[in-house]
Amino acid sequence: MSDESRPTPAQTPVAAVIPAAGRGVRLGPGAPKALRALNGTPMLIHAIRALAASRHVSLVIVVAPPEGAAEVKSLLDAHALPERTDFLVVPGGESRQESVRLGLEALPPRYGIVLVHDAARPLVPVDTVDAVIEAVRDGAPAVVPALPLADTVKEVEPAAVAGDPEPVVATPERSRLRAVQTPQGFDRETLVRAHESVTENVTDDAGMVEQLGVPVVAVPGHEEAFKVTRPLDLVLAEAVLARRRLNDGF
Ligand SMILES: Nc1ccn([C@@H]2O[C@H](COP(=O)(O)OP(=O)(O)OP(=O)(O)O)[C@@H](O)[C@H]2O)c(=O)n1
Ligand SMILES: C[C@](O)(CO)[C@H](O)COP(=O)(O)O
Repeated sequence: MSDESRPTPAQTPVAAVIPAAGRGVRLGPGAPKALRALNGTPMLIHAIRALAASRHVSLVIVVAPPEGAAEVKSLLDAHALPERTDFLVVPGGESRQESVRLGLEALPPRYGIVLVHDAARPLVPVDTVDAVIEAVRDGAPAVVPALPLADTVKEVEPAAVAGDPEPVVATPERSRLRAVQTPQGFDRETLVRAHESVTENVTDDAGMVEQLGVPVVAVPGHEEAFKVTRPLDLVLAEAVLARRRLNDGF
C-alpha cells in the first residue's frame, strides 16, 4: 500500500474478536458460559453490544463453541444489534489462545487495529473500549485495561494436592501490580505475529506480545469489566444490570 492510500491512525478500521468458545467449567454445569443468560439475554449478546457500542468498531468476529456456530448465528439474528457493525461467526478451538487465533484468521485485510475481548466480560463500559482504541491509535502496539489490586498478593509454591498448605515464597509490592482485563487492543501485525510465533501457554494476548519483546501499556480499566467466572459473578453481573436499568430510568 502506498503512503497516500494508507489510512491515518484515526481512520484505521477497528475490528473486535470475541472468544466465546469456552465451556465455563468454573461456573458449574449448564450450557457453554457465553450462551448462559444474564437478565434473560445471553452473556455473549451483552458482550457483543458492549463492543459494538463503540462507534470505532466496525466488525465483530465471534468465536463460537466448536459445535455451536450455527446456534450463535441464530442468536445474533434474533437479537437487536447495531446496523453499522458487521458480524462474522467462526468456530473456536480447545484453548482460548487457539480460539483467538481462529478469529484472527477470519479477519479481512482492511482492519489494522484489533481488539480481543472475552465474552465472559459482558459489561465492559464503552468508555473503556474507546480508551483502549485511542491508546492504540496514539501509537501503542499493545494496550491492556487494568486496575490496581485490593488484595495483597503472595507467590506460593503450589501444593501437589489441592487444599494442602502452600509455602509462601514472595510478596510482590502491591502498588506495582495490576489486574488485567479485556478488551486488549493491538496493532494487527503485532498480534498476528505473536499468535504465529508464541507457542507457550499464556493467559492473555498481551502476554504473547510481551514474549516478542514488544512493549505493552496499561490504561485504566473499569470495575464493571470484571470476568464472569464463578457463580457469585453471575449475581454481581445481574446486580450491575439492575443498577444500570435504575440509572437509565426504565
Ligand atoms: N477454548 C476456549 C476457552 C475459552 N474461550 C473464551 O475465553 C474467554 C475467557 O475464558 P474463561 O473465562 O476462562 O472461560 P472458560 O474457558 O469458558 O471458563 P472455564 O475455565 O471456567 O471453563 C471466554 O469468553 C471463553 O469463552 C474460548 O473462546 N475458547
Ligand atoms: C484474558 C484475561 O481475561 C485477562 O485477565 C484472562 O487472562 C483470561 O483468563 P482465563 O483463565 O482464560 O479466564
